Amino acid sequence: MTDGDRRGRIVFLNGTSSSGKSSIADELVGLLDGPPYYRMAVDGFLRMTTLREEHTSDLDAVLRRMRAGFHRSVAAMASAGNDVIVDHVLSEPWRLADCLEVLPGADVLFVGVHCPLAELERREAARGDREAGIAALQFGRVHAHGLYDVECDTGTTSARDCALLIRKALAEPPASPTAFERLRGRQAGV
Ligand SMILES: Nc1ncnc2c1ncn2[C@@H]1O[C@H](COP(=O)(O)OP(=O)(O)OP(=O)(O)O)[C@@H](O)[C@H]1O
Repeated sequence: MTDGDRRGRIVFLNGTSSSGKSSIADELVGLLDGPPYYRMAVDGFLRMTTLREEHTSDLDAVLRRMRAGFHRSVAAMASAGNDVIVDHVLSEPWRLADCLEVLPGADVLFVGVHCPLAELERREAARGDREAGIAALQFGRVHAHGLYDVECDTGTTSARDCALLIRKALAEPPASPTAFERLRGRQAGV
């Protein structure tokens, strides 16, 4: 049974590894009032699985199915009236295309989490738990679609100030059309 009238809001954070998505989500948890938000990240799905790389002959297909399932899980939570904070890396065109297909575009606040490459590489090395070069590989890809409702640069802005920008945008009526709706229209050629 769902609360049929309530549509969940989706704050969709997109950026490379080490760009600061989780840090912004941490800040949002302390800043957002009202109904609860649920944090959903692909990393969380990787922690749920029995997947072992050495046991999988077609890792790409397995990960693609997992990500497609992640997108649909976000859609399911929102369709039941839950607010969601999504942490994702749209480094392949199909990931965005799939999100545009399954998520309710009018309810998505699409947030571009930017950071200069040199700073990403510095963070990556300092973290020690991220493979060197991942951020550089993703850098030219994740923002290739070039359209957001909110954008922040974590190279110059603290995670808290980025979260405050997002809270301000959530307090205003959603843009019409939203970035997701415009991107979906672009994809459909309208
Ligand atoms: N606005 C910021 N200013 C300075 N440092 C930051 C900022 N945001 C995050 N960092 C630092 O960058 C590193 C990566 O941050 P975070 O885990 O939030 O990134 P992420 O995008 O979620 O990464 P991943 O996708 O790899 O999990 C952390 O060491 C964090 O302290």
